[in-house]
Amino acid sequence: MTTKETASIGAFEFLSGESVPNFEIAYETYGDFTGDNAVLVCHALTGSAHVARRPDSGGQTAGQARAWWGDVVGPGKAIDTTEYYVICANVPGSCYGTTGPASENPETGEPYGTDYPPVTVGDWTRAQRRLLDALGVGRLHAVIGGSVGGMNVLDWLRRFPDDVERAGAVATAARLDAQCLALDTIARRAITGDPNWNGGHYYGGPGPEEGLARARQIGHIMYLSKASMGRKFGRRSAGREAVREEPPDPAAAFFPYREVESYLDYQADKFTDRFDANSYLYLTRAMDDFDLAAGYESDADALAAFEGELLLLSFTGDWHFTVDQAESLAGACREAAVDIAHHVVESDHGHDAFLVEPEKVGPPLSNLLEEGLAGRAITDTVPESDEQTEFAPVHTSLFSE
Ligand SMILES: CC(=O)SCCNC(=O)CCNC(=O)[C@H](O)C(C)(C)COP(=O)(O)OP(=O)(O)OC[C@H]1O[C@@H](n2cnc3c(N)ncnc32)[C@H](O)[C@@H]1OP(=O)(O)O
Ligand SMILES: N[C@@H](CCO)C(=O)O
Repeated sequence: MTTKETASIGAFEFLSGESVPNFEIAYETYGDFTGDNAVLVCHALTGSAHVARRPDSGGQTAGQARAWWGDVVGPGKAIDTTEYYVICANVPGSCYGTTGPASENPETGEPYGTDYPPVTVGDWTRAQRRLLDALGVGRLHAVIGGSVGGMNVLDWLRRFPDDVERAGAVATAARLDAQCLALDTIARRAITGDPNWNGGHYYGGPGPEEGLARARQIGHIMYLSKASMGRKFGRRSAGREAVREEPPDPAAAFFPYREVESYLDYQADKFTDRFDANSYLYLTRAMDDFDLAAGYESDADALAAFEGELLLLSFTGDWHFTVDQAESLAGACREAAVDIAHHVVESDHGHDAFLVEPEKVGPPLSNLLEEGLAGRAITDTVPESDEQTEFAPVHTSLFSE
């Protein structure tokens, strides 16, 4: 059975201390709950609760064109919804049905805009816990998520360690590095510098679409790799018939409109149709703020209370969340005696490999759910012999080969 619902959980107090009354959480469930088969899937930055294809929606949902992990989650897929009761909830601060900046503030009758409380990854976890309570789900068989959704998974392990049996943290890290923080900062400034942003109170008028487009283009580059960009576009011109998003200035008109530029314009256009600029500000801040060790002595200390199994998946072409960062987290887990495997996936797709390579992501996740870390598709950077394995070099920087 699949369900697409909104749960009203009453007042929700954020970790900042601010509260929102009548908080609503948009969620979808797939499969039947048997008491011990619940799997919570945490979405990435601009994802929604629509993780898998639904028979009643033809795969479509408002604002988000397709199920974002439709080849990984579903009947007979790696996260098999004929076996597991899969729950995915839109996070606080987003714009896909959960109360967010674009929702109406009951005190004013207007959208919250930037009066919405600052939101953190911890708030996402706490809201998910409230939703699960409302659904009658206690302990999770597993919590799985990618990118900032993987940070959400790590937060579950430090905040509610007894509530999780198995965890899959995919393409993620204990914290962002300075290069990614820098790019997120510029992306946010593109939004707040757009005159239509209007301090965040733009609803009902023209929105900061230009700023949001630039922000997404910066973000999108972070999700690709040098290899994937070279393969997709090289230095090719998009051709005379290509439609430029903006009329070029007179000097630029002399030079080619390249495929890479056309692609970024196309992606930005699709994104501004589907996402809210304030949500982009709130959610990137939540991601930037996340630090697993915050409030603890170390990453190891933060995870020490977790007694289940943790699978880390990282991708060799990902410079947003690198193999090295995942390996450092794996080291912290080993120090804390957490039962862990760090499975490194060979890929030149960049960060979004976890979305576009289901054939590589699926088998280890399926094993995790079925057998735990002993599954045959799961490898570890520390094999039984305790020797360090070799893994391919990663693109450690946006600017270096
Ligand atoms: C939780 C979440 O994941 S959030 C939701 C999903 N993620 C995102 O939206 C992140 C941003 N998007 C992406 O990273 C990617 O587009 C993905 C992951 C969704 C899909 O990746 P891929 O399958 O490799 O598709 P790709 O990035 O090549 O984009 C293909 C699109 O670009 C278009 N395109 C490709 N080259 C060009 C070009 N030179 N000029 C203009 N458009 C182009 C294609 O026509 C295609 O259009 P369509 O989406 O309307 O069919
Ligand atoms: N493509 C992802 C990026 C973060 O993983 C998203 O838009 O959510």
